[in-house]
Amino acid sequence: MMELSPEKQMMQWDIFNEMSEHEQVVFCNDQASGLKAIIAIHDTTLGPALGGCRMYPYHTTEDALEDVLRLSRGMTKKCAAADVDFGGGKAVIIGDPTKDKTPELFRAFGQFVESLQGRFYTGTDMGTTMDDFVHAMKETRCIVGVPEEFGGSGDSSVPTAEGVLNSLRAVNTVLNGDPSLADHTYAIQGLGKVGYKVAMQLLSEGADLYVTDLQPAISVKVKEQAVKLGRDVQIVDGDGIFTVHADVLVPCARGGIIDERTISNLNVKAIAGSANNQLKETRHGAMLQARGILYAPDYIVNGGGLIQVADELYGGNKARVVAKTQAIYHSLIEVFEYSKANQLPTEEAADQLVARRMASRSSRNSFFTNRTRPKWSIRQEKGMY
Ligand SMILES: NC(=O)C1=CN([C@@H]2O[C@H](COP(=O)(O)OP(=O)(O)OC[C@H]3O[C@@H](n4cnc5c(N)ncnc54)[C@H](O)[C@@H]3O)[C@@H](O)[C@H]2O)C=CC1
Ligand SMILES: O=C(O)CCC(=O)C(=O)O
Repeated sequence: MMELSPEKQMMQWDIFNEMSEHEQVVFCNDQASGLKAIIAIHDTTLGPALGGCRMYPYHTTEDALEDVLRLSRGMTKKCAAADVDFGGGKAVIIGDPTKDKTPELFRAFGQFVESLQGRFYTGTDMGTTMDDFVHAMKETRCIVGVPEEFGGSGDSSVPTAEGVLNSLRAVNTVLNGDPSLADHTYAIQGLGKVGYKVAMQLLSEGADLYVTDLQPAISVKVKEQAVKLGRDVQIVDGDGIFTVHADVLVPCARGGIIDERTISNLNVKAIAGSANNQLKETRHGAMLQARGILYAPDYIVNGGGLIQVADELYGGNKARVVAKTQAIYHSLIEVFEYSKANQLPTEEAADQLVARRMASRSSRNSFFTNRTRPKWSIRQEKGMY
């Protein structure tokens, strides 16, 4: 076949090829506030799409598109794995969360969410906080996970962190025959809303840490807390976190970090963290398996936040959320056992279990429209979706 020139290849770029698995992609542009955002709805078989909104200074629109497509695809699997009645979606806002946030920007974002009339519910993710969505919810009811005083279920990073800790217990059960988190060393990348809480709990349960964050002050804060608890924290620079000798690597920042380079340098027995899409490509799961490194599939590990915001659909109940977040331990054990029995990399094992659940449900639900699914009324207001 004749090879195409780079110019011709560019001309052949087609958004429908990029989003071939997705139902809908919405580009949001508001000149007045400077909002540039993309909402991606992957699959609404199980219900309307749900997924947080990330804010990040993407270099190019293509980078942002690639991220939102990957993240929303992951949400479909995450919803099925956590057994919640939502489908996969996600949003990204192109901008620097430390400089570009304004109330107007989030209100404009809320208006775009509203325009989808209940096909997409959203809340926090990397780079955004509950307070940002208090502005967005002035424009739409399709916001989840705002503070309790605003009618939401509160900070979803709390159950996400709980889910990570339960996952580490499952990993330790497999590695050591004992779920205890104490007396092991964990290497944490990212000390934000989730990673900081995980770090604090690990220290209080008697663990030692290696930590890294783009903002050095957070690492210093963790080290200071460790001193008070008599534990050891080593601060590592950048990608050094992928080479330290620890029991478990806990990625709690960006995705795509597990690739040939990191795998060949890793000095850990397992990986379990909150970051979405940790494996750069599916084949990297097989490479981890070949190296004998136990990988806990991210979309099961980090399901706690989703479990909490999805629970708002039923009125929000903390005990129910805690119980479902504890069940992450058992979901992972099931995946590890299935992976071992079928000699599959753990992510592929999880994908097979999720595909079974999707198949069993798809005969009841299909493409979500608010007209045919009036049960989706999170805010319980008459006439709303
Ligand atoms: N917040 C939640 O409930 C959930 C979060 N996640 C995922 O977990 C991850 C963390 O989320 P949050 O804690 O909410 O985000 P966050 O924005 O609060 O914190 C992320 C932290 O990672 C740091 N960071 C970013 N890139 C880094 C790098 N290359 N090296 C070291 N540190 C780096 C940032 O400085 C920040 O402190 C994200 O991938 C997110 O998608 C997944 C499910 C739910
Ligand atoms: O945690 C949230 O607020 C929503 C769920 C989500 O976006 C995620 O799990 O990545």
